[in-house]
Amino acid sequence: MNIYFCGSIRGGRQDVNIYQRIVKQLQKYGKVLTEHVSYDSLSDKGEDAVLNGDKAIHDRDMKWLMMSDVIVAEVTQPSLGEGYELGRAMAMKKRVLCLFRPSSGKVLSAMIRRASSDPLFQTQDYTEDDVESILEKYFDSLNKN
Ligand SMILES: O=c1[nH]c(=O)n([C@H]2C[C@H](O)[C@@H](COP(=O)(O)O)O2)cc1CO
Repeated sequence: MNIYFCGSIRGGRQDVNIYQRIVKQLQKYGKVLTEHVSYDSLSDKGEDAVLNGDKAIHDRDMKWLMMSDVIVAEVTQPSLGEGYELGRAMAMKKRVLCLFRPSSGKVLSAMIRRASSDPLFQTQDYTEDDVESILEKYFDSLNKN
């Protein structure tokens, strides 16, 4: 199974430790195409510009998004790139799980919360302690369907 993980990069790297826990857990279920999102070494400047810079990042990520079977997004730290990826994933009719931590004191965008009336697009509130068990439940239920 190809898994696309979305997390904030230029939107701010405050939650990188939780991204690492999520990616580690996701690797039990399949190949995480966007493992780099969880790297400590990646700053809020983004990946080093390769030859085509941002265009190469965008085109590579859209190719990975298309190849993915499921998208998991940690959406607590707001990120324009994540919002874009999630909109594109919805348009591709991909299965999406968004994870949000209310304990952050933030209020999740209505554009993400509302989308959960679509059964393919789920948004779930969680606490940091529960992250692995939430993912386990979600992937268990996928395997049963
Ligand atoms: O360097 C990058 N590499 C990359 O893969 N992305 C993708 C993956 C992330 O889920 C998302 C983060 O967007 P943003 O940088 O706007 O927070 O965009 C984004 C950037 C920088 O915008």
